[in-house]
Order: sequence, then structure tokens, then C-alpha cells
Amino acid sequence: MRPVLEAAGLGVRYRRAWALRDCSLAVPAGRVAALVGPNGAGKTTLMLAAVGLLRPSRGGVRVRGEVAFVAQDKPLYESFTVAETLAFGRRMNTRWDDRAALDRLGTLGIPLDRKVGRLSGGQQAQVALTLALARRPDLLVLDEPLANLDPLARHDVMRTIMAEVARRELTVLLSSHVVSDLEETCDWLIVLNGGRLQVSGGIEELLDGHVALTGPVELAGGGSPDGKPVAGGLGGAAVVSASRTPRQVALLVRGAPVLDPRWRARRPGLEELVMAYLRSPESAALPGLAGVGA
Ligand SMILES: Nc1ncnc2c1ncn2[C@@H]1O[C@H](COP(=O)(O)OP(=O)(O)OP(=O)(O)O)[C@@H](O)[C@H]1O
Repeated sequence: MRPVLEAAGLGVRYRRAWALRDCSLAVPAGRVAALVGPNGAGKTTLMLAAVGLLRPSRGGVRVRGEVAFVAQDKPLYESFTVAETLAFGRRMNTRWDDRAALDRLGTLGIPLDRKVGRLSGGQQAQVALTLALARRPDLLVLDEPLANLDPLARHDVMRTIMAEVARRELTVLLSSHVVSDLEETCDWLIVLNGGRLQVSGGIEELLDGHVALTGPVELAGGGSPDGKPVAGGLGGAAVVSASRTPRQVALLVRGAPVLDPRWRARRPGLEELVMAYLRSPESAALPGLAGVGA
């Protein structure tokens, strides 16, 4: 499927420091992509470059179609009522879908005559999201849409996104620190770490392509110079991360290892996969982009 978002060799530098380096990725149409990484990883920088608010220092990024962006601080006019906020959006946008916006706010029980500043954090997040969706974008970019929301509000925001994705073809890129919030909704994963792209791919394919192993410590061998064990019987599969106790070793490996029967193998969870890559900044899994990463 044609990518809606595509970056090639993208690099962004603020004064002397690189916030993003050599980032090449493609998100296919209709995907809901989770952008994860620790503080300062470059997530906001990638989003700002994608929506055209930051000029790349190197390479490029392109979006096919219309893009709507909700920034981290949900910029809404607090002294406007919800109705006035909608009217403003209607005047500013030619593709505006007023009916869908009113339906959504009605379903959520958000009063149109209430000043935005008097709404709860969750309701304000929903208004910001509703305004972005009313513009009928092809790509919706959300910078930490779930930050500061309670679990119920987080669930409601994700449900709103899913309902829109089910209604029409929409590609979503959303950043979050809480991987467990993304598991049900997202089907594409992008991991950034220290300004570098570590992972970009379909979540199911990524989980199918990795194995979590535990086994007796003697299977791990002596250890390589970078601290990872040189694991026995793995048939060339790459060790993404490793941890050991005096008796046991636990590995996350990429590829299909030929196993020594003493290993216990299982499919990893999403959070486990993300954590393994974040712990090993030198590892990369970028399927479909030949020549990039490991
Ligand atoms: N306007 C700026 N001027 C200088 N440096 C900046 C600027 N904005 C961001 N940076 C730096 O660029 C790097 C990436 O920042 P960015 O905000 O993209 O990370 P992030 O992954 O979104 O982080 P967080 O999860 O904390 O929001 C950080 O080291 C940050 O300090």
C-alpha cells in the first residue's frame, strides 16, 4: 500500500545539536502508528518536520494528502465556548465536516455552550481531536494525545480515533510514553531513541519476527565486548537485548533461531519488544527498508 508518510535520510538540527538523524521510514495508508521513545528522543521533532512546521536540516519528509496536527499543549482558546471554537474551525477550513464534529461532541456529552477553559482535561483533549478530525485529514498527527488524562479519558480518546479510522481511510501517527495504551489501537510501531530510528514496522509482523527466550545461564556463553551474551544454538538470530541472573539468561532475539532444546521460547509482548530496543540503542529492526539499520 502507498505510504502516506515517508521520510528519507531525515535529519533535524537545533543550532549545533542533532535532534533527529538519518531517519528513513514509510507509514502505509490506513495504519495507526505509535511513535514511542524516551524523553528527548526526537518524537516531537519528527512530527513537526512531518507536518511542515520544522524545516529538515538533511533529507526530507513528505505527506500524501491533507494533514492535521494536534500539538502536545492542545492549543485551544480557553475563553471561547465549544460552539465558538467549532465556528472558528468552520471559517478556517474548506473541507470542514461540521455534522461529524457536532455528532461526536453530542455522543461525548460535551456541552456546546461551555467555555473551553471550563472543560476537564479529557474533554479538552476530545475537543482538540474533534477539531482535527473535522478537517477530514488524510494523516492525523497527535503529539502525546493521552498525556495527563485518566485511564477512562485515555480509553475514550483512543476509541474516538478508532471510530474515525473505521469510518474512512485515515492514517494516524501518535506519540506516547505509555505503550500499554497503544496495544489495542495501533498496528504500526516506530521507535526513536536518542534521535535515531530503531524500529519501524507493522506490529504483528514485528512480534512474529522476534522471540523471547529464557534458559540456563551456561547457554549464554562468555559474553561479547558490548556486554551481550554470545548465545549458543541461536542459528544466527540477532540478540536485541539480554539480561541475566546468576542462573538464568533472558534474551529477546530477532529472526527465527534454531533452538537448543534447553531454551524456552515465546512470542514477546509489545511493551517487552519496545523496552528491549530502548535498552539497546545500537539495535535496529527496520523491515522493508533495505540497507537501513542492522
Ligand atoms: N527548540 C529547540 N531548541 C533546541 N533544542 C531543542 C528544541 N526542541 C527540542 N530540542 C532538543 O531536541 C531533542 C529532541 O527533542 P524532542 O522534543 O523532539 O523529543 P521528544 O521525543 O518529543 O521528547 P519528550 O518525550 O520529552 O516530549 C532534545 O534533546 C531536545 O532538548
